[in-house]
Amino acid sequence: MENCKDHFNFAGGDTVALAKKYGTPLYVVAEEKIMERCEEIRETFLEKYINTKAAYASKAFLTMAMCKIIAREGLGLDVVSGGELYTAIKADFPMEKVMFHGNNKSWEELYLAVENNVGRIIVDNLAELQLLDEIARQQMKTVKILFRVTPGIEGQTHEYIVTGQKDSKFGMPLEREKIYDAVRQTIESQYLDLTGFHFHLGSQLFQKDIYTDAIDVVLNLIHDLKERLGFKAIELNVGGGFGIRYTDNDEPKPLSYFTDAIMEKVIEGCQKYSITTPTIIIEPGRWVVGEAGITLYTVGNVKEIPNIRTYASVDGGLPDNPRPALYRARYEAVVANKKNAPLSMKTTIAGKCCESGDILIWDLDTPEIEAGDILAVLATGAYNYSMASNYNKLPRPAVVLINQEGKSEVIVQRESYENLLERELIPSHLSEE
Ligand SMILES: Cc1ncc(COP(=O)(O)O)c(C=O)c1O
Ligand SMILES: N[C@@H](CCCC[NH3+])C(=O)O
Repeated sequence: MENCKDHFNFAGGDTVALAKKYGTPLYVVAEEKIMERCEEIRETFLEKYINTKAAYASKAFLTMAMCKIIAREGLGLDVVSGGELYTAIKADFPMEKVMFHGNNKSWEELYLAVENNVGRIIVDNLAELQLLDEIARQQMKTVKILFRVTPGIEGQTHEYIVTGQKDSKFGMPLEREKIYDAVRQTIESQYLDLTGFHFHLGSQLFQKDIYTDAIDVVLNLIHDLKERLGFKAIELNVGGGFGIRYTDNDEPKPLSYFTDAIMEKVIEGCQKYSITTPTIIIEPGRWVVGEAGITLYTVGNVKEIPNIRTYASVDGGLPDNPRPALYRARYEAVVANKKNAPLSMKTTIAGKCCESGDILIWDLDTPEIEAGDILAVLATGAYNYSMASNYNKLPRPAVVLINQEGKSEVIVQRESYENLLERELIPSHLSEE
């Protein structure tokens, strides 16, 4: 593949050539960029501090190929549904490194997890505890669990992606008596082995203080449990949520900004509360893969409303990236075939859905834009493919992986119209004779 100097290059791949070869819209994911993040996790966290673990939060972007990369990089995997777990099983991901989350896990999902010897189940509530105890007894297996608690700490991010506050659907509020009861149940259970606690404060976060505040709250709980019940927590999972750069408004921090503060607080807190330092687990999703992905579109209709705005519509939009509509998320983009052309106008990038809110980017600085241009929207690696839908019966794009040598390979095929109808049935009274 020949690189043209006026074309936007991503991870060694000429994006215009990629668009031509695979069609658009197209998700492009760079293996090397994922590996760089994994290396940073190893160097600045796992190798720097003893008794630490990291799991990739697969909800951000999950395919079997991604499971293979994460396994090879030595991280664990956080899954939140039977479907995510099934993907990990099919990719032969080491099950002892899987953590299973979720605020409403079904009997079937828990059964599948226990059957496959998932490493940790993060129990969200007492009903789940009961269910899991029964399932573990049925299968005569000891299941290692953590309790998810809500430390009552609020992160500064979009209201739909904060999770650590008391008024949250996730986890157990820190009401001592209720937690004591839950811990007693696990002590009495022959099949449940409670190793510790989990919290997750939210997503796209940039402040370390909220992590350290939450750690203090949970270490205090661990201390009380030791005093009250003689229970020793040996693991503390502090979640993910580390923010990335989408636009110039974001000021991303290196992982160590968070993890050094986390570890410092853990060491200090364990001394303060006279408790043994637990193993500390982090589970970033967006931070691992967000900046490793871009989406390529072809520009179609360009509509200029004099003195108001110019809209350029692309061949995807809300179904492949619902984040602008859901969270008013902001993105940057480049016209990939005119990389060196002067930015002479403001263009609003519209999706092709029947939905006025389907605007990917407002007032983007672009060169003269015209039908046939290739647009590369940046930092779409997380929560794009994984949140994609078929709204307006648009087939989902293919996903192409650029490997370390800059070579591209399809890891998810583009959906066809046939795929869209695969599971549809016409009842006999509506079928023609
Ligand atoms: C329990 C849990 N862990 C990890 C994550 C990963 O979050 P992020 O992608 O922001 O790192 C999430 C999502 O917010 C989550 O709910
Ligand atoms: N889907 C959200 C993140 C949710 C994190 C999972 N609890 C986003 O795109 O920002």
